[in-house]
Amino acid sequence: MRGGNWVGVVGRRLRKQTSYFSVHSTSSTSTEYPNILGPYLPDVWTPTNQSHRPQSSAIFSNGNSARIIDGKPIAKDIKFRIAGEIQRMKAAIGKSPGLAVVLVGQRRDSKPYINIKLRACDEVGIATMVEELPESCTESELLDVVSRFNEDPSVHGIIVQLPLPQHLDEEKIMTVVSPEKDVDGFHPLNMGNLALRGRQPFFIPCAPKGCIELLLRFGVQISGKRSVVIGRSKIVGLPTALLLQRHHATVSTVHSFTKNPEQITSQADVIVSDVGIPNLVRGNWLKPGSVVIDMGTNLVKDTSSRHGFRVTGDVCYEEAIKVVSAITPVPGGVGPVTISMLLSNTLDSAKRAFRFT
Ligand SMILES: NC(=O)C1=CN([C@@H]2O[C@H](COP(=O)(O)OP(=O)(O)OC[C@H]3O[C@@H](n4cnc5c(N)ncnc54)[C@H](OP(=O)(O)O)[C@@H]3O)[C@@H](O)[C@H]2O)C=CC1
Ligand SMILES: Nc1nc(=O)c2c([nH]1)NC[C@@H]1CN(c3ccc(C(=O)N[C@@H](CCC(=O)O)C(=O)O)cc3)C=[N+]21
Repeated sequence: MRGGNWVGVVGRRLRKQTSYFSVHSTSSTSTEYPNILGPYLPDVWTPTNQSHRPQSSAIFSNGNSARIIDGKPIAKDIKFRIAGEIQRMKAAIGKSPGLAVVLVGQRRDSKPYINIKLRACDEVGIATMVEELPESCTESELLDVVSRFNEDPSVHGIIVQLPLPQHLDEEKIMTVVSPEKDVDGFHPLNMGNLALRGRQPFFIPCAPKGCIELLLRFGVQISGKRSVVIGRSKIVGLPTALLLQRHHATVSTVHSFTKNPEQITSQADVIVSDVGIPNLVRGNWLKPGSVVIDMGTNLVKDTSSRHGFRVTGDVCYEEAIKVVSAITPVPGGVGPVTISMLLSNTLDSAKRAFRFT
């Protein structure tokens, strides 16, 4: 039975799709519930019966209303659970997870993102190591740093902050990160296994995982629905499209060569945008009642703000809320959940390394 309110595959017990929670546990191999990798495929995340349906919604003078998908309480909840698991790990085996971050060069926006990640690690008890390399570093210097972290047993997750300077071969460097420490999920082995139905990557990229988590927690039906992902990057767009497919959505991808993107997006029930262009997606690009996940995180000048700029998404929020049934704000939507997923991947990795269940 497909579509409607039910999820299921032929020959398996059908369950009513409900909004649900994911709990962290490597030992779980639930095949009965849908999970972050798609229905009935084993994953480290197990759903519980708890549902999270925040009441927050915006009611407008024209009578339209949209649910605001607030990522902050969800991120907080996930972090709380992760902190509990790390305490349990420490008490049981005297070990805790470790995350290594590699930063090359001085990009203005990289430091703040890294600081957000480091702070979150600190909050839950993940040890962090940061290796900063100059803009001019050679590929072999960078590969040496990555290899050292690959071999370090106190490191369970490695992230090489992107983008890298032009002279470094990003794809080569991604391939050198051990797939078992690749908490970003960018290694071709992990990305390939995400793309292949029935296979299980060690890690799912954090932002796409956050996107699906929000959809699931808010009880948004994915199976059988039309979805459009705007953008096809390795960090967000491509793995999000792959994950949506694993959840049995009919997925279209829009990118910089797409003609008349609004004709495609306006037919979609779920729209995910990760482009990096403020206000690219206008109200008339969206189908009434659709659900929008705005992954864009763009700095725009704003003289009225303290720092002279503010963060905004790809979607024209003011127009969209008059059309859609639910939308993530920027900031405070997917971003905080992305960070929680990095912590979650790092914890999963440490559990796997220590065979701790
Ligand atoms: N919220 C979160 O957790 C995260 C947010 N981000 C944010 O997401 C945004 C995108 O980041 P990232 O994916 O790394 O960026 P990339 O530049 O790697 O990818 C952008 C994508 O958008 C496509 N694109 C560019 N212009 C257009 C257009 N006019 N119409 C349709 N598609 C277009 C590109 O197409 P083509 O492939 O043809 O070039 C490309 O696939 C940024 O704002 C970033 O900050 C990133 C990571 C996590
Ligand atoms: N190896 C690698 N892995 C990444 O995952 C990666 C990367 N490189 N390079 C840069 C992009 C960008 N990215 C974001 C993560 C969190 C927020 C986030 O927390 N956003 C907050 C706002 C942040 C702010 O106020 O600046 C929010 O939306 O509420 C945004 C963007 C991960 N990236």
